[in-house]
Amino acid sequence: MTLPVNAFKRALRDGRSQIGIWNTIPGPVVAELLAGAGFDWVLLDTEHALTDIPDIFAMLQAVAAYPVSAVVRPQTNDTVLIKRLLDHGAQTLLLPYVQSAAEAEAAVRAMRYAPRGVRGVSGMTRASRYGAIPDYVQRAEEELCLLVQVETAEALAQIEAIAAVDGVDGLFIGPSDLAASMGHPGNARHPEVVAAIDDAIRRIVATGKAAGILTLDPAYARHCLELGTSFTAVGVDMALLRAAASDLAKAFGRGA
Ligand SMILES: O=C(O)C(=O)C[C@H](O)[C@@H](O)CO
Repeated sequence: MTLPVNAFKRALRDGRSQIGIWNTIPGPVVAELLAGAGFDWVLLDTEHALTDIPDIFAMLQAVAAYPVSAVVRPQTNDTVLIKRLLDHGAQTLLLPYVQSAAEAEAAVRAMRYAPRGVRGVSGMTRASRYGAIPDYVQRAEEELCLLVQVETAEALAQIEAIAAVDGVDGLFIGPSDLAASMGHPGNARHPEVVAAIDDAIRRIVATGKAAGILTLDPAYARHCLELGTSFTAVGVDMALLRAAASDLAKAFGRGA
């Protein structure tokens, strides 16, 4: 077998915009449903979701049957978590709360085998299709994609330094955490936060690395796309379910 191509990494490299959706409901059913919905990428979240590493294994299998890229978000920027997710076949990771170039460099080392990194080696993983990809260890890095979240005022100040780290493919702005860090918790649409995000997107694009964001507001998503975001998540499964359920209840005179 040959190493699976990372279509998401290639799309970012070639400047092809990727529209995504957030999967926070654990298990392969919703992951598969979203994978078939037509988006370019599905974010499998373990940071703010009940989803854990064994769930991710089945979710990656479910998504793999569809022409969509899986992006997995670990709980934190941790060498062991990164190793386990890569072993299960994740090829693109979105790491939360990366505050500095040093933290980004640590993440890159966790993604790479020695001598360029510290990723532990195992021959019997889904990543290497249980040994069926004979040059997996030599070539894995070519098809891995690392996205880091800049989501505090301190991290925004470090955009150029973080983007300069070899092995970082993209920087994602976390609007909710950024708003909180700027003293506007729960208000990512505060004018100061919006201005900071506009500036951050422009600066990330200027570095040549891919810029990403999540917003549930389609008009704001289009604004971010115009500024140059190339991986733009536009929905969250639970938010869609809640809105649809609430509308249905209202249609029958029920609900809040
Ligand atoms: O700060 C943010 O915004 C994000 O990082 C995205 C959230 O974590 C996501 O889970 C949506 O609530």
